[in-house]
Formats: sequence, C-alpha cells, structure tokens
Amino acid sequence: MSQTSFSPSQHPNPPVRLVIASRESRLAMWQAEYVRDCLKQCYPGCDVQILGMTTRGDQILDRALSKVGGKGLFVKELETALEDGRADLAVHSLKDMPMDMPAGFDLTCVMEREDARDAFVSNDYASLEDLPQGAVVGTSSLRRESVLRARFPHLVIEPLRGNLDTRMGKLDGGQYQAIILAAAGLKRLGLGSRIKALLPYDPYTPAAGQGALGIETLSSNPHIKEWLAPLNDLPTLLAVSAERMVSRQLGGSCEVPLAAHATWDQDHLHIRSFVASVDGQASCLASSKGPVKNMEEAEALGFAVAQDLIAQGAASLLPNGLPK
Ligand SMILES: NCc1[nH]cc(CCC(=O)O)c1CC(=O)O
Repeated sequence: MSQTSFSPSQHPNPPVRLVIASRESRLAMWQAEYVRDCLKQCYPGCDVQILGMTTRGDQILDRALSKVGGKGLFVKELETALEDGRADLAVHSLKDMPMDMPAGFDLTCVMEREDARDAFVSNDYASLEDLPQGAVVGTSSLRRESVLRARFPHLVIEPLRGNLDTRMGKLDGGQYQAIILAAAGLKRLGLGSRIKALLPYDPYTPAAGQGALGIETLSSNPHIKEWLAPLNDLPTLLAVSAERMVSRQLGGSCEVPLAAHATWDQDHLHIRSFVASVDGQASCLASSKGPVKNMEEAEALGFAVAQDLIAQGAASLLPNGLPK
C-alpha cells in the first residue's frame, strides 16, 4: 500500500488548499500523512495540511470500547471540524466508521487495503498454539476474544486498550504473554517485525473494513468527490461494501462479536462472516462467493450472507436483536 503512486491529475479545476482532519495517535497521523502524500502526487500545486485533534475515544482509556458507545466515538470531533469548515476531509480507519453515515456526511473514498489479518504478537511465544495453560492474552475486541475462548479455553483473555504504542508497551511490560492486533496498524508504524504470526481468515475473520482507510467528507462540498476520486480503490471498495452490508443488516456494534471479510478470487468476491457469543460457545457462520462487478452486486452478496446468518438464528446473539 505504501508503494502506491498516483499520477498528477488532469482535473480542470484542481484544489488549491486541502485540510485533513485526523486523530493525533501515531497510527492516525501516519494515515493522514499517507493521504496527504497521495493528494500531493495527484495535485502537486495544492497546499495540503493536517489538523490533528483528540476524540472522546482517545480520552476514555479505562473502559472497554464496547461499554462506552462504540463506533462514532473516534469520528465525532473530526465531523465537527468538517462542518465548521476547519477541514475538508477526515481520514479514518474504515473499521472505526459507522455503517450508516450521519446525515450530511459521506464515505467518499476507500483506499487500497493493507493486510487485513489479525496478528499474534509476543516476546516469548511463536504462536497461539504455543501458549501454556493460564497465559494472559490481551485483546480489545470481542470478536477476537470469542474465537480465542472457543479454541483455547485454557488461556486467560484480558482487555487491552490504548493506542498501538501503549498496547505494545503493556506487552513489553510483562502484563500479557501475547496480544492480538490488526496487522495493518503494526505494518504502517514500522512494527511489522514484531508480528510472530499472521492469523488466517478462517477462523480469525477480521472486522468489516479492517485494514482499509476511509475518507469522510461533507455531502454539501461541491468538488471534493471529484478531487478524491483518484484515491479510490475499486476492488477494496467493493469488498468492504459487502462486509459493511453484513454488519449493517445485523446492527453491528462493538458490543457483539461480529466478523465479516471479503477477498477476491479473480472476478469473484468471497465473503465470510460470523456472529458469536463472547464466550465462543455459540456462533453462526456463513460464507458466499459470486461474480461482483459493481456496488449493487457487492452489497447483494453481503446481504445474502446476512440473511443466511439471520436464518441460522444470529438475532439471538445480538444484545439488541436485529435493527429495524
Ligand atoms: N479498533 C481500533 C483500530 N482501528 C483500526 C485499527 C488498525 C488498523 C486497521 O484495521 O485499519 C485498530 C487497532 C486494532 O484493531 O488492533
């Protein structure tokens, strides 16, 4: 992904100045700088600035994300900056963006995806299978917790919050024998060498949108869609659209273990998804594969997988039932 290069755009009316709103964590700043560099390649004459800001999600570190309001927690302040005209675009990890954008905002652009897998990180062990009885594994996600509890009942799963550097610090401090993180974040921050094992999509299916960058803009901004168009990656957009459709149909939130991941096999999109209980004892699993050429077909594939999960009784695993 960091390899991607863009040719200068031939846009008749290129941007003169663009401001990118970003969270201030090292990962968020890396992502904003990456988008800035891509925009500079497309529009060499444009002054591209980054406006760093702190969100509620960054401030609340003592409680599990599932308990404090989940998605949206990391995006609200950035949206206010767009509304106030202090910024033109906001860069997010797509995984952290709500399935339904708030009125007046669009998910305008999805960039080429990094490695979407979860990663096993440890200083003493090479893989999950090597961990002894009672070893403490840190993860902040109920999805990861559910798979771990189902497969490794002898391990102790403990919450792990904070930005990437904080989490790595807690591992190195000896609080955990191993931690599970998204590989994408580690690779972006140059921490790829700390990954001991990349977890396979089956059974460690990632969250919808994991590894992809999303760019949010105001629906009322007249030019921004065209200006950001070169940054869109269609194969990624179609894959994450299928994933996000599953999550949308099931009312996905941080409160329920929900996984959805789609990969390409030539012109066929293959999607795999599960909903489970946190203890891993109950789960519904569905997958589907079909030719996909456009958004409608991508969303139809995701919709079909969601219906399959619902037919299997997924609603009983959702704390609030199915969305209306
Ligand atoms: N939920 C937090 C979050 N949002 C995006 C990433 C990683 C990068 C990505 O998936 O794009 C992470 C950290 C993690 O899950 O370990």
